[in-house]
Amino acid sequence: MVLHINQVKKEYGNKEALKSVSLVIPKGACYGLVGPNGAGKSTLLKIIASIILDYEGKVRLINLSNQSLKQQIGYVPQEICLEQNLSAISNLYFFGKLYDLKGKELKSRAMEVLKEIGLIDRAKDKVKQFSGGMKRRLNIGCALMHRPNILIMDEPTVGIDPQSRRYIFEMIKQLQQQGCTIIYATHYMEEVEQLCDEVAFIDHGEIIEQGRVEALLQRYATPSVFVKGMKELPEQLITLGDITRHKDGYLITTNQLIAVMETILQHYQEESDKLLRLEIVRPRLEDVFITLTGSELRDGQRGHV
Ligand SMILES: Nc1ncnc2c1ncn2[C@@H]1O[C@H](COP(=O)(O)OP(=O)(O)OP(=O)(O)O)[C@@H](O)[C@H]1O
Repeated sequence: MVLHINQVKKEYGNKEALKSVSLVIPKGACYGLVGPNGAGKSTLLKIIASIILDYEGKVRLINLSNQSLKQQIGYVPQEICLEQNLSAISNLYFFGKLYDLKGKELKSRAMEVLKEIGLIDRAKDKVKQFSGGMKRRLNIGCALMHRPNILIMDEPTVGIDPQSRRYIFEMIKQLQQQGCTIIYATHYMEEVEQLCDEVAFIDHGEIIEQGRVEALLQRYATPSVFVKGMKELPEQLITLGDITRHKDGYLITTNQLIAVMETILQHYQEESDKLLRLEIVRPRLEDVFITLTGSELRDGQRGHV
């Protein structure tokens, strides 16, 4: 199974929210969709989930199943979508019934999901008594009731405690092990680094780059060497990389890691200089985004340079 998104365009009145977006999402991937506020992430996810129907282009699921796209997709919206005055289990029943589950099957599936989301002890408690993290977990549970092959998650960790965030990450890893494909929108780069195999960067309604996380890091981001404690740096370093002050030391951004390390160690031995720390700093996805757009993506608050 592969999900093909082909030249998808969407306008809200005069506002062009998506400008010819094309993506291929392979089976079993955890696929990150990253971009700042207003980039078009939610619009694209709603189109994939068949919530928005008036758009141009094509979304096709290529597989052998005869289930509809709707049956195969679970959608976790950005906003909590639960009935606050009902219990956790009643909310799960409600969403299960929307997907034609009934009787014993509905009940046993709701119990299974309650276990998966870690809320079995709170099954009969009303949602309004839940913490933000518990509501988020239940929100995800509702999308899992019909055992979707593809789970779409729109910023599922916004405003939750670290424990619930860890819980959600564990759930995602387990779902992926069971063969579920995850599409995960976020503006937290570190979440993509932790969870996703592939990522697409979206900005102003356009995909600006996509690919495997490791490949993008190699292509667009340069590693650095951090050195601390030396009285002075060896002069040759200037020819090997860019040197900046960083946390009481120096950061040498370079494509010649070995040469930089050797030069520093040689200087340390020959000049009997001090050395408190010497380490390689792996590039981050944030660096890739900066290379591509010229600006940072932090909590969605950024301006173009
Ligand atoms: N129902 C709507 N009517 C009009 N404009 C809309 C509507 N929904 C979204 N937009 C606009 O379309 C653009 C893309 O919005 P979208 O919600 O898809 O972005 P996003 O990347 O999900 O942002 P966020 O991270 O803030 O949720 C934005 O400019 C937004 O203001």
